[in-house]
Amino acid sequence: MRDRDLVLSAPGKVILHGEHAVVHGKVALAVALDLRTFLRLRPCGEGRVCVRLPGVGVVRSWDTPRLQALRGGFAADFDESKSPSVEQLDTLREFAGIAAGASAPESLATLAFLYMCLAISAKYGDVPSMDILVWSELPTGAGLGSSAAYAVCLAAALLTAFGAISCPLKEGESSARWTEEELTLINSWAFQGERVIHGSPSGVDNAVGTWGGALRYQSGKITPLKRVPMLRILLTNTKVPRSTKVLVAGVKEKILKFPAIMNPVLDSIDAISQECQSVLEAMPANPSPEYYPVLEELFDINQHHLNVIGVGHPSLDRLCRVTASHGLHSKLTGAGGGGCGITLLRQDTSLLAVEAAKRDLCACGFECWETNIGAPGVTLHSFSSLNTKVLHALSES
Ligand SMILES: Nc1ncnc2c1ncn2[C@@H]1O[C@H](COP(=O)(O)OP(=O)(O)O)[C@@H](O)[C@H]1O
Ligand SMILES: C[C@@](O)(CCOP(=O)(O)O)CC(=O)O
Ligand SMILES: [Mg+2]
Repeated sequence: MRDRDLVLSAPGKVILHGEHAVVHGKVALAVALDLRTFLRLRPCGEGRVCVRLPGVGVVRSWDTPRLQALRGGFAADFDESKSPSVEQLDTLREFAGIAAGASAPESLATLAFLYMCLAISAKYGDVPSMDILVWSELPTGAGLGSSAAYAVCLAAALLTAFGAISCPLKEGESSARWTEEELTLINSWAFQGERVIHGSPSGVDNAVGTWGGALRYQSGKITPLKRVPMLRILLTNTKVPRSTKVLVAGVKEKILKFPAIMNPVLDSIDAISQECQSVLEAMPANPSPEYYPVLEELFDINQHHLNVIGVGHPSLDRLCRVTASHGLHSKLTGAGGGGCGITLLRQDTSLLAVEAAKRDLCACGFECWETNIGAPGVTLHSFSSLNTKVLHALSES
């Protein structure tokens, strides 16, 4: 265990195409967002693990001997390639006083932490005394991959604290990243955290949180996009709360009920992702207008498909109508059912036009902002390199 604080961060993501279909083996295209989750891990000498998650209202602490005892009963079963078992999660729920089936953000976040901490400990050694604080720029439960950013941060911090991976940040450096091999390990443990939170995630969100940039994802295969043009995207948060776990389960139910109807829709979403990939890879860095009509039409078609598979919401319909009245095309992103939508802006969409669309979206009670995509994946930081807002959030003790 290091004797100094660790500070690291992982980005949220935007799924351009393929949400939900990717859970069923289809292609998704996803990009890292310039909004991040930060984690500070501070060694402490009191035989306790303290976890503070202000985003979901969690302040918990446990004695390390109690955690160790709990881990003892699980050790043989913990492995990053296996799904958390029902029995393991039940035992952790009972330990943490979480009701069976509880799906409140604080319950899932606590459960994910306990699972990852004990599973990593079972493999790499005793639980050290530590104080963990997580703070995020991402809205929680809005489709921007906050669960994955949280899981990636936990995986990277715990693996580093347990000595399973190196701490690549050298004295005097402002930031550093891990090797490919270490990132692969971080990604596989983050996937376990996502499994605790989502039930049956595809793994696309934790892959983007780990590697960043823009990638194609299918059944665990991660391929960075060959070339990503400067895409301008307007993000709108309808602020309608929803749970990815519930939405993913709903889609599965629909597929089981109407396989002959739903499977062709998933195939069509797969084809949309592939078509979008070819267009993106053919676009020059500063794209001319001719590329946009196809991208816009793909957004429209996919938004209809997502409604068909049952993950739309009246707030998202409204978002699409408002942006259409400004000649702009939108679709939901992430699990849907509320949460965020993305609107494609052309390279030459004027500031005035964007401002007018934003004004109308805000008048619906939505929040929106233009965003940069292709941010770096999980990163270690020196304290001095953090901006004041992050520094302030992580300095609270
Ligand atoms: N900053 C955070 N701190 C602790 N837990 C978090 C944080 N962000 C997200 N989570 C966990 O992730 C869950 C939200 O995940 P999910 O429903 O997949 O939505 P999304 O990933 O789109 O934000 C929350 O209920 C919480 O358990
Ligand atoms: C719906 C899904 O495709 C993306 C979910 O993203 P989010 O949790 O809503 O950010 C699920 C998954 O890929 O695991
Ligand atoms: Mg999520």
